[in-house]
Parts: sequence; C-alpha cells; structure tokens
Amino acid sequence: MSKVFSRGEVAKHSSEDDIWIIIDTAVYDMSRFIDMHPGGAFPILEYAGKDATDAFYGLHKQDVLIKYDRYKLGTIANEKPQIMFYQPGDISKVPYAESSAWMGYKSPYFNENHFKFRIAVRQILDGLKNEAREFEDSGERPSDKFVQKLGAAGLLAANIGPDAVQGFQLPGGVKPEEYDYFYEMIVHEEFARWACPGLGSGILGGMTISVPTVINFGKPELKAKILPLVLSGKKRMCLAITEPTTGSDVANIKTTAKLSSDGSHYIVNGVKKWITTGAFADYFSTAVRTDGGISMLLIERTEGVETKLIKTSSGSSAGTAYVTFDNVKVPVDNLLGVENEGFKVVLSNFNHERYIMLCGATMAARLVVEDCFKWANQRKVFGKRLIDQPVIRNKLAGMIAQLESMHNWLENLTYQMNHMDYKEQSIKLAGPLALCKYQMTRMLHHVSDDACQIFGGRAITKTGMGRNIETLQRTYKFSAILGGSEEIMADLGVRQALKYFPQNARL
Ligand code: HEM
Repeated sequence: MSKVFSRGEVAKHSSEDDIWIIIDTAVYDMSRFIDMHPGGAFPILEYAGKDATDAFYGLHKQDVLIKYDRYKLGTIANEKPQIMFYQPGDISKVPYAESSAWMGYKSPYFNENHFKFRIAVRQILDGLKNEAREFEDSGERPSDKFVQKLGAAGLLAANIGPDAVQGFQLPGGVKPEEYDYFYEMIVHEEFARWACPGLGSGILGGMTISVPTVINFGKPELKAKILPLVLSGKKRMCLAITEPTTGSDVANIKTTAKLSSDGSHYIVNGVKKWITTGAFADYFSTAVRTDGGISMLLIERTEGVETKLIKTSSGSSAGTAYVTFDNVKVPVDNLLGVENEGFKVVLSNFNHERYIMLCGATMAARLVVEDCFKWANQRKVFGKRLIDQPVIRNKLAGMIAQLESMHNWLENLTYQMNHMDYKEQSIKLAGPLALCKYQMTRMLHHVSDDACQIFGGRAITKTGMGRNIETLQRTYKFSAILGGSEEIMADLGVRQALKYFPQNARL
C-alpha cells in the first residue's frame, strides 16, 4: 500500500542530499535523481520540501511522471489530486482528442466490440510505449523480443487486415471473423499514438505492404512457410520495388531475374533504394524484370543479398535501406503470381497502403491537436492563458475543422471497404482514397505549422513537452511522398473521376 505523509513531513526533506517534492499530492524522492535530472539540479532544489505542481506541469509532460514512477514514495494524507492522471487504456476527455464516436457522439459505424477492442489495444501499446520511444530515440533495430510481443498479441496480423487475422487471438476478445476494416482502422490509429514514426515503419511499414503479396499471390507452401514466421514477429519482411533511378515510375525498374537453364531458379541482380524495414528484413518481396515484363519474387536474405541503412528524418529504427542483389539464387516456387504479370501484384496493394497511411496520419494530427488544446489552456503569457487570445482559438478552430473533416471522410471510406469486394474497391475507391490522401497531407501541413506557432520553442525540441509537434513537423512529408506523392494522388483522383464523367453532361 502506498505510504501517506503530511506536508510538514515532506518539508523536512529539503537539504541537498535529501530532497522530497510534491506534485499534485504525490510525494517524490528526488535525492538519487537530482544529478541525472535533464533540467539540472538547480530548479529542483528550489522546490525541495515544497509543492512543485505548477512548476512541474509548466516544464514537463505527465508522461515523465509515469516513466519515473519509481521515485514516488506515496501521497499527502487526506488530499485529493486536482489533475487528471492518465492510466493505460484511458480515453481522453479533452475535446477532439478522440474521434467522434469516442467523444460520446452517435456513430453508425462502431459497435460495442470496437470500443472494447480500442481500449484493449491501447492498454497493450501504452504498456510498450516507453520501450518504443527508446528504440525511436536511439535509432536501434527494434529487438526481436519487442516485435514478438506484438506478434503474440495478434497485433502484427491486425495491421494487415481482415484476411491476415484469421486463426489469431485478438485483443478485447474480438473474434477474427468479426474483424472488419473499422477494427483495422483502430489498430493503425492506436499505433500512431506512440508518436514513433521511425519505429512504426521499422516494425510495420515494410510488413504491411509486403505480406499481402504473399497472402494474395504466393503458392500454398510458400504461405505456410513464411506467414506464421512474419506474423509472429520471428522474421521480418519488406517490399522492394523502388530503385535509385525509379521512384513512382515502377515500369522502368532495372533489377533483372534470369531463369536458370534447368528452369529451377532465377538469378537476380540489381539495386533497390528507400526500402522501408529493408535493413532488418529476412524476406524481400521484390519487383524484377523477367524476359517478358515485370515479375514479383519473394527473395530470402541469402548469399548475395546485402543491405545498407539509409538515414532519413524519421530515424534509423525505420530500417530504410539500400538493398543489393548480386547473383542471388531464387527458387521458381518463390514467384508471386504469374511471370511477367508482376504489375498486378504491385498495383494490388496501393489502395490499402494509402488507407493505412490515412489512419495513422489522422491520429498523428489528433495527438497534436490534443497537446495544443492542453497547452493553450495551461500556458500563461502576458498575464493571460494562450487560449484567451483570439488568434490561438482561431488556429485551433482551423486544426480541428480540418482534422474532423478528414476523419469523417475516412470513416465513410472504411464503411465502403467493408461493403465492397476487392474488385469493386479497386474500381470505386482508388480515386477517393487518392484524393483523401492528398487532402490529408495538406491537413498535416497546416496542423503541424499552426501547432509549431502555438508551442514556440518547445515545438522544435525533440524531447519534452513539444515532442509530438516536433515529430509531426519533421516527418509529415513522408506521408506526402510515400505511397504516391501528393501531386500524383491529386491527379489520380481527378483522372479516376473523369473515367465516370458522363459524356453528355453540360453546364
Ligand atoms: C518527479 C519529478 C521530476 C522528474 C521525473 C523530472 C524529469 C525531467 C525530464 C525527463 C526532463 C527532460 C525533458 C522531458 O522529457 O520533459 C526534465 C526537464 C526539466 N525539468 Fe524536470 N523532472 C522533475 C521535476 C522537476 C521540477 C520540480 C522542476 C522544477 C521546476 C524541474 C525542472 C525541469 C527543467 C527546467 C527542465 C528543462 C526543461 C526544458 O528544457 O524545457 N523538473 N525533467
């Protein structure tokens, strides 16, 4: 049981080697921590034996208290905390910090099980958040143990979608057969709450876009071998399409695959670039040029495969790599789909890739809106809270309105995905998903810009109170370039609409 103290008792611990402080009725012993304190010893000494609540919340996020809980000694007798303290899995009460259904509004889309699922996923991911941030900050390869925890919770398969979760136990007791795209949406959103885009790409980025190529186009033996390993986190996988001289222009790839004279294997030679998760991958779903066109091959990390890390602004735990294939032998059974029809495989996953990005992007913006709302409410300048300034309210209004419009469009698209088969989705949703992605990254641009102005210097500091804002403004361009650039998305959206434009329509 937690100990209780009087304020008088705390006041006695106010010498340099015996320092207790009070933060919202919780008592912390800072004696051992003071020399390690990133803010230095001086500011803490000023509050030795005293209540430091306002000073603390003016300089740190509450996360800090969760991370350093080991220094908590107990509480002040007969006093109740005044500040809401986050518990793993909690739904935020700050306006617009959650999507509409979770803010108590009616929803035609979500049922009781979706609610249970979100809380269960949030509890699991909250429990792993500190570890996730350590990988993100150090740029290290996310450990096998860490990735396998996600695999064991069913959360790797859950990121890939309804087809991948069959046979898995899912958080919140959700049955795999009821797992629809709204559950998938929840999973992408919850992962985005780590605000670790580098780590997220390193664990999930490569996998979510490559595993479907095996599920949908692999031979049964290949599926039986690869999928259990990747979805449990024992092996890692990526999609290797782009090359140093070809980005979105897939038709021009130069990596070759020549069939051996006995027809048993291909010999692959070439280079791939910007391959997310590539530095850590055991399997590469790879676009190659065969004699009559483009083909897709599942290549294992064997002799002749080399990967080199590319440093990007999202951090090295993304494992973004330069991949070289030097006379790599690949069994013909590793062909995905039909030889020379690899384009089908490449194109098959674009809509889903964009969908995943959309879900993550709205949550990244939502975290920032929540932080801005809280900060504007507590930060006082020129004798007023920031929120009392009309210019700040105006910025928040723009952020909220853009975020909510995007999320509502995304919910509509998710509903369409639930009610269309793959073919109908390809025909009807390619355009709207592309336009939604185009608008989403414009929204991120505005939200990150306004959030920076609200947060000031904290927004350009990697750790501390502005962490989520700094992360968004440093990394949102990934969403505007990867999975089809903003310009290509806009163009594709209008060209798709033109396909169905009635030729006899007149103004
Ligand atoms: C449980 C008590 C405390 C813990 C665990 C703690 C921990 C930290 C950590 C981890 C940071 C790095 C920035 C961040 O991650 O937010 C930091 C920064 C800082 N802390 Fe503390 N701190 C505590 C109490 C205090 C108190 C009572 C003060 C007194 C005012 C203080 C003043 C500062 C300052 C001035 C900074 C630098 C902020 C900046 O760079 O903007 N801390 N602290």
